[in-house]
Amino acid sequence: MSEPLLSVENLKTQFFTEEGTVRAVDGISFDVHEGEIVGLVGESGAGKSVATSSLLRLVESPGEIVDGEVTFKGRTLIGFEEGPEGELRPSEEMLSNEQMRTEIRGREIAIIFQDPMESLNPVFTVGGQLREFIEINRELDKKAAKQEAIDMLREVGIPDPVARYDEYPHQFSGGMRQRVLIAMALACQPDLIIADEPTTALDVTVEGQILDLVEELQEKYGTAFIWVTHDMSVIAEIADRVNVMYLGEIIEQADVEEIFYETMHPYTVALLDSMPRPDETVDALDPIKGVMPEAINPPSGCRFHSRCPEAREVCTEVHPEPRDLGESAERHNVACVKYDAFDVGYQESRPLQTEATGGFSAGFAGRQGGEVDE
Ligand SMILES: Nc1ncnc2c1ncn2[C@@H]1O[C@H](COP(=O)(O)OP(=O)(O)OP(=O)(O)O)[C@@H](O)[C@H]1O
Ligand code: NI
Repeated sequence: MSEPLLSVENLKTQFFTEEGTVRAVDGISFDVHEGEIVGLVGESGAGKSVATSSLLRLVESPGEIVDGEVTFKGRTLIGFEEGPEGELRPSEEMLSNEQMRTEIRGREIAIIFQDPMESLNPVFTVGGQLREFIEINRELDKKAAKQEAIDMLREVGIPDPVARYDEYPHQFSGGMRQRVLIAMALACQPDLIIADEPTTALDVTVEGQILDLVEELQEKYGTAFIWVTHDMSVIAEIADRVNVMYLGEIIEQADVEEIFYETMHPYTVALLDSMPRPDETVDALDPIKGVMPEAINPPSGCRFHSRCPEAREVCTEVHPEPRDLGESAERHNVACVKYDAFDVGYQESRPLQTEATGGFSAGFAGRQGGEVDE
C-alpha cells in the first residue's frame, strides 16, 4: 500500500491533575490513507476527543502530549527525541506552533465538532463567516469568495443558498448548521477532515442524511476523514477502517467488514451486542456491563478485564500489545490474550468473576448468570 497520509505512532497524552495523572491517550498507533474514512469508536471517556485534538496539537493545560510521533504528508506534526539527560523533548523536525496554525489547521486538516454553535459566531451571518474564511485561507477577493461560499452551501445540500447566505446561525436547524460546518471544513480543500461526533446531537433521519452527504463528498473530493463516534451503526455506514478505543488504548483495529464479521476483541463484541440492529428486537439488546474505570489508575493487565465475560486471571497480569491476527492481507490488530498467538497461558488460567459474569455486585443479573464457559 502507498505511504499513509497520516501516521500515528505510540501517541500519549496525559492530564496532570490534583487527583493524579490521567492517561487519556496511552500509546495509540494508526494510519489514515488518502481518501479513506477511518472510524474511531468507543464509549464515553475512551479518549477519542483527546486523541483527535492531540493530532492537531490542540490539547490544553493541564493536558500535555508526552510521547509519540505523528507525521502528515511527510511533515512532523508531533515528534520527540532524547535530550542530554535522557529526557524526552520535542524533536527538531516538529513543526512550530505558528506553522501548525497557518499551514496545517483548517488548510490541510480541518476539524468539525459536535456543537456547531461553538464554531459559528451567532452575531454574523452564515454566508459572511464562510466567505471570510475562504477569503483569508484561499486568497480570493471578496466577490469570488462570496460566489465560492454560495457554491459550497449548495454543494452541502442547503436549499436556496443565495437567500440563506444572509441568514444567521440560529435561523438554521441543527442538521443545516452541521452542513455549514462541513462546507467550512471543505472550503480549503483539505486532505483530511477530523469529525468529532458531529451527528450525535441530531435525530437519526438527519444523521443519516449527513452521513450520506459525507460519503458523496468523500467520493467527489477524495478527502480522507477521521470519524469519531460511540455508535457502531455510524461506523457500519461510513467507515473503511476502524479503530476501537478502550480507556486510552486501541484494542482492535481492522477493515470495517472484518470488525463486523470477524470480530475478535471481547470489548468490540460487547459494543456490537449493545447496538440496535434491524434484524433484532430491542429486547435482544445487551448493554455493556459495568462502567469504564478511571483513566487515572487504569486496571492492571488488560484494561477491559474488569468488565470482560471471558476474563481469566492472566488477564489481570499481562498487558497485551495489539498484534496482527487477521487471516486477510489487511492488518487486523487485536490486544487480547485469549488468542493463542499471545501464548501467556490463557487456556490454563482460572476464569475470573467479573461484572460481566455477574460475579461482582450482589443482585446484579449478569448475562451468563454467573456461569463462566468451560
Ligand atoms: N481537561 C481535562 N482534564 C482532566 N482530564 C481530562 C480533561 N479532558 C479530558 N480528560 C479525561 O481524558 C479522558 C478521555 O476523554 P475524552 O474526552 O477524550 O473521551 P471521549 O472518548 O471523547 O468521550 P466522549 O464520547 O464522551 O466524548 C477521560 O478520562 C477524561 O476525563
Ligand atoms: Ni469526545
